[in-house]
Amino acid sequence: MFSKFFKSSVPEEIQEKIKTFFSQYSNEIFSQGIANVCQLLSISAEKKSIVLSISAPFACDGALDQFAQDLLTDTNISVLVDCQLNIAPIKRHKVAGVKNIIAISSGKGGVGKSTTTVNLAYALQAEGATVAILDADIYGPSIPKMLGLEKQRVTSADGKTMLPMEVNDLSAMSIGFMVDEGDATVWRGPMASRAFNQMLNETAWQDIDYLLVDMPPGTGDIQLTLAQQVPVAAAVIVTTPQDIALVDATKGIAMFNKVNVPVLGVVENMSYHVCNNCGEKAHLFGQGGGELLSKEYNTELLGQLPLDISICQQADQGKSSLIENSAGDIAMQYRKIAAKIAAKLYVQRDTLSPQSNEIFIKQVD
Ligand SMILES: Nc1ncnc2c1ncn2[C@@H]1O[C@H](COP(=O)(O)OP(=O)(O)OP(=O)(O)O)[C@@H](O)[C@H]1O
Repeated sequence: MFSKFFKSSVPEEIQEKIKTFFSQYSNEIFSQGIANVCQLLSISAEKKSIVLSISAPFACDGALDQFAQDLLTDTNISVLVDCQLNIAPIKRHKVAGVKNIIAISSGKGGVGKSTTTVNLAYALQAEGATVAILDADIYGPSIPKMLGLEKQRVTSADGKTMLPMEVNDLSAMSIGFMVDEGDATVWRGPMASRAFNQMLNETAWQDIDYLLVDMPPGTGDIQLTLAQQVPVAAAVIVTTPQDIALVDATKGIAMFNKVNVPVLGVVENMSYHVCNNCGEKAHLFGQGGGELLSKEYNTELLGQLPLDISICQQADQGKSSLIENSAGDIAMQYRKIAAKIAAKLYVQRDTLSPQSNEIFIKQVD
């Protein structure tokens, strides 16, 4: 587990303490122990700091910060962590330039799926990964607006592939970059499906660790076709706590189960509202639904996000809490969910996302 050579002037005794702490450490993200997923490559002294070089297989900068904080509390040793991300593709596929594809889905429309997709993309980025979004909502693409890229048009450098749009180091592709608003709404299923395939396979994605696919709302034919067509490593379901949204979310989970795509968990959006004046939490749309749903379907409640005016305003203005204030309260909530998604995707490799070229197709009853 440890590198053979620790060429540094860090005293042996301190190195031993760090190695011992590392070998025994776990937290919410490294639930199986950090030493089982990450590699401690070196302990070196740089200027006045001790630098730990750690290689990690999924986006986890926040959890590594937590590790450094806990090391300080426990041993009084202050370190800087230099993380070398080495994210591996979980499922083999032919989409060039992309390692892992994650579908973000909701059974019901309007629960905040696109908003959550954008913020989780920025959150994964804040955790250290290179991220892209593919807007699969052919009939109502909202990603261009949410990224502040309205009215932008795709270009091509080689006449064969499309260049993804770039904003704040995030790459994105959407039908909204290809045709005028409303034009795609008259397309029939096969045409929409072809357009989606083109966006997925003919975009010049560059070294993307996680491609988040913002799925169209619902669990109808289009959604099923997409779930079957895309070599998705895993899916995340977004819901609100309302009964009606939860019922639709169960259909979403069932759909992915039927096409053999593992569901990493459920994100409960607009879960509560914190009063600006008294700070009290009000559960406007009910309470406990997401938890119940995840228990019933044996999946995880990845997080509960507030109903917050800033989330709504920023989405409308093409901004994100993660960009405006990446260490703020809301940003940290998104980052925690993002890190859980990255960790779960890695941990369930081989068992739930088999390394297969084939896409398992089964008719949903
Ligand atoms: N946590 C939140 N707090 C406040 N407003 C939110 C939150 N999440 C989403 N919204 C707002 O709710 C509205 C719907 O969000 P969004 O478009 O992301 O939903 P959706 O599920 O993707 O919808 P669609 O069914 O059209 O795909 C938007 O105005 C968005 O800004």
